[in-house]
Amino acid sequence: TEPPSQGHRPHIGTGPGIGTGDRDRGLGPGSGPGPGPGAARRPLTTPASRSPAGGARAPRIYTRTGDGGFSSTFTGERRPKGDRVFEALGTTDELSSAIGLASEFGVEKGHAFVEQLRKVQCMLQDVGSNIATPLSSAREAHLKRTAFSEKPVLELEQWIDSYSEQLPPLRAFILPSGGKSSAALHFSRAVCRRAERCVVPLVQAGEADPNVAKYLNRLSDYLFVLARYAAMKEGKEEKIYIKSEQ
Ligand SMILES: Nc1ncnc2c1ncn2[C@@H]1O[C@H](COP(=O)(O)OP(=O)(O)OP(=O)(O)O)[C@@H](O)[C@H]1O
Repeated sequence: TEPPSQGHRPHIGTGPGIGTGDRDRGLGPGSGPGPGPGAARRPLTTPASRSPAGGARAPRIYTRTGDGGFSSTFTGERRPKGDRVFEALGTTDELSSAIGLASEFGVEKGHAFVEQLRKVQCMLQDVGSNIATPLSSAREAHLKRTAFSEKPVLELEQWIDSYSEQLPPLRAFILPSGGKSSAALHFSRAVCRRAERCVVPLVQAGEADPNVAKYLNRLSDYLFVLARYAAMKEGKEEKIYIKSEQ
């Protein structure tokens, strides 16, 4: 049995935590959603991964099965890549990438919150897993592997409260600014809100768990206070909105 981190088909830079349908690889231990981009990769055993002489080649990350503009959900459905499930998955992936960049800026400044951001990126893999498992085609085993609870929402709330207590009160609209860490966190916040807009219709259609939408809603608040906190810690000025003379 493979460890869960190797249990899904390779997908670099695509949907977090999702794999192709179990149609291709069976649903069992280590075969479902799990760590996505950057995780260890299972060698493909399709003909594409064999050399002409029949010897094993280095595994390829592409199968070409998506070239026609269709891809698979975790439940094995083939859907057009323009489907809202892939839109939501792709946006969640963008969000994690934006947070990754903010986190790297944070590392340069020695911010302790980078550990929280790493945790958030892991949660976003689970967000992707839930999105990639539309309830309409999910079986019990799919649901068990991709459930998303309220616990991470509550943890975000604790983090938000603790930063908020340390911040100066808001007296004006803040513009995305305040140094590189802060500005990158504001950018992440904006991507987060777009991810939320993609997920809400799925939740309203009963296709994704309401806790996923809650998590993204809370995450944008967390990213907002964290952006302000980063600016404060670095002694950087937060630019504010000034109404121009018209
Ligand atoms: N453009 C996309 N945006 C968001 N998610 C995607 C996109 N394309 C595929 N996915 C999701 O990410 C998973 C892995 O992506 P991958 O690129 O391997 O899929 P593919 O395009 O169907 O296959 P291949 O690249 O091997 O032809 C897919 O199973 C699907 O759930």
